[in-house]
Amino acid sequence: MSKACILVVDDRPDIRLSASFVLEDNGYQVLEAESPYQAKEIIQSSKVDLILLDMNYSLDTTSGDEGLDFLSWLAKAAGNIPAVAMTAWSNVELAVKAMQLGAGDFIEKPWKNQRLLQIIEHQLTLTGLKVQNQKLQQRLEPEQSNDYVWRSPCMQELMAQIESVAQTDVTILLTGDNGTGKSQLAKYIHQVSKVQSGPFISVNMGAISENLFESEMFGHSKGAFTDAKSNRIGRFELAKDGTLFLDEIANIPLSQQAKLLRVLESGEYEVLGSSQTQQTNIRLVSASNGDFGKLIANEAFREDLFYRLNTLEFRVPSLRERAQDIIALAQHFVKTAADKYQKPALAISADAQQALLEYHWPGNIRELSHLMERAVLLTRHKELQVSDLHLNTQIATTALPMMTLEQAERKLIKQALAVNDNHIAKAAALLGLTKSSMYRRLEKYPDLQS
Ligand SMILES: Nc1ncnc2c1ncn2[C@@H]1O[C@H](COP(=O)(O)OP(=O)(O)OP(=O)(O)O)[C@@H](O)[C@H]1O
Repeated sequence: MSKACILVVDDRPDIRLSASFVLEDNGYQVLEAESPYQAKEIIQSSKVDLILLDMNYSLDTTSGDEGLDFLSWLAKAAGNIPAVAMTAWSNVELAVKAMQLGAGDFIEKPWKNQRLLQIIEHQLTLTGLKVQNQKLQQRLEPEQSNDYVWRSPCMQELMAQIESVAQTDVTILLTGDNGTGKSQLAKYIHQVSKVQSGPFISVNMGAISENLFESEMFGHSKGAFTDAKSNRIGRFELAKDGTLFLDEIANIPLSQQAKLLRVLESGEYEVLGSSQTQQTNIRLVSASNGDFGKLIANEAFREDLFYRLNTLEFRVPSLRERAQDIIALAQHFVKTAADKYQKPALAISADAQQALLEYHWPGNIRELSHLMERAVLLTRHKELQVSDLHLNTQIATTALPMMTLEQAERKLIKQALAVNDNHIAKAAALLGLTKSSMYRRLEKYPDLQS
């Protein structure tokens, strides 16, 4: 761990020197400033963990106003850095004022070294705990177990590609229809990445209002704007040493895209209300079901931002394209739901499996998971039946399940004949065929002619 850095702010060189001696002797790194002005410059350019602050800077002044002004500034500019006020031994009133303005503690001059070290250590521990606590509170998403299921050849290929790059810190964009599992895949990428022990922070970009964007992403300090009643840690900071997942990235308002681009390009950002520049340290994964080609052509999405996000782009196939995953996923969801509702293990009957395979899954895996959960809850059978699935057959009949062209042709001819009371000319017209080509096809399927 790097040593904590203490900034000693005092106009008297002898005080700075004696503080430096004792602090450096005890393993701290020390920076010195002879005025609040110089201290501000140092804070804006260097990483400071604690400030030891003299309250008076002009000869013969004891009001402490300069120190108090500095504390007000600090609360806004870098409220996360603790300050310890140095006061004359008799000036309790000033110590109280300093603490009201955000100083964590105070020490009377001349100090006892042991006492000084104790206060500093206490303040550093307290600040570390505060930040940790805030991070935990803001990590609203409960951790989920990541049972990621795949079997189909197209998913096997995708997963092999993902695994080959997951250990790098390359930026990944996941595209695909709603409910195909982009968010789940982002979590999976995190779990097999080299930052797996760090946090996984997911942000739904479509749910952040335009005026709160910066505060959400970069954080704000108390008083940065009217409603900023306390410090807030931004998502970039929360995701430090881990993965930041930006879901629905295409929904980010144009006005905010430049701000995100700047961070991605420079790796730097500022907490709202602070002028201190922060460095990002995250692995970025984003996802969208948007059509970036169209969005860029319509000037709704910046092309330069798109190229920053899609260093590697993976399209997650829809469930229709990965029929071999349907039963494996359905069984996984049945087991998960049975465990959740403490029901005995349930199999899926052959007929029900066939119905699942024939359905067209407009809502993809999300629809499958809801459907299986509902079936587990409501079934009275020992094995799930087609009737337990409540498939939306009205929509299903208007879309075709996967089958060979010959099977589809046979099915359509059968349907056309059925709705036209076996009148061949009318059925041919319905299918856009001439009567003779209809007869030619019927020769292939003699059983349909009865
Ligand atoms: N391969 C998988 N194995 C197991 N469960 C999955 C898999 N893929 C997705 N799921 C589950 O399906 C549901 C939908 O997945 P997810 O939210 O990741 O989709 P999405 O593509 O991000 O959706 P949207 O575009 O609407 O945000 C979730 O409950 C998720 O846990």
